[in-house]
Amino acid sequence: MLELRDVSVARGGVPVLERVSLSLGAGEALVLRGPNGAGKTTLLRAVAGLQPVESGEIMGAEEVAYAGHADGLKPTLSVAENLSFWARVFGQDGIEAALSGFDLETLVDRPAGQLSAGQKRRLGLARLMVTGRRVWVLDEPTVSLDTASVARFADAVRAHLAGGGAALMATHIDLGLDSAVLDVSRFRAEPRVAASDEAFL
Ligand SMILES: Nc1ncnc2c1ncn2[C@@H]1O[C@H](COP(=O)(O)OP(=O)(O)OP(=O)(O)O)[C@@H](O)[C@H]1O
Repeated sequence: MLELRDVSVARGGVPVLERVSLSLGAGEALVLRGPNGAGKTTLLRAVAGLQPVESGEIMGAEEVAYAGHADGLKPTLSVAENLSFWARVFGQDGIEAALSGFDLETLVDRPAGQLSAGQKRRLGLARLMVTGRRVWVLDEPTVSLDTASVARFADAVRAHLAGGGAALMATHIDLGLDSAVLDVSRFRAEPRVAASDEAFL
């Protein structure tokens, strides 16, 4: 469903990770771990097509729905309008499951710009459910969520996996999913050094 072969990524021209290979099949989840700055976001952005890879191949990117640090909401549109907008963009219809999955029914008419941080995050994650995409790529999805919302999110991921989807995510918290874990530190790129001492002559 998603496969990375020897993918190397850089940020701001600086190599971050080298030769990452992984694969995700239907029903599978993989959690990326690693210390701050290890390269989790950089790798997820590359999988989402937001930045080019230095080398290697990513297969299955056309099935990816991405939720990153920014929620990507239109502040003047209501909760329902935001979801309907994204559903149309992805050629889907029906936003009810997304609304109930993230406990947004009482907020349908509220402009997204007037939501709390956690409510915005719930709406940002609910967007995934109206994309119809099979591979969810998530960067720290639980930031700003309270305990009940984290549990709802974990349920949504579980349902997505049970329906034949897959999920690749960076998260520091245990969601109680039956997921594999990959520490990206082992792919850390060696810093580029000056070509030779001649550079200093
Ligand atoms: N816009 C940028 N320009 C240049 N370098 C960047 C940029 N954003 C991040 N970096 C650097 O790229 C490296 C990888 O950062 P990245 O955000 O992928 O790490 P991360 O594993 O997601 O970290 P965290 O757990 O803190 O979110 C870090 O050294 C970081 O300082």
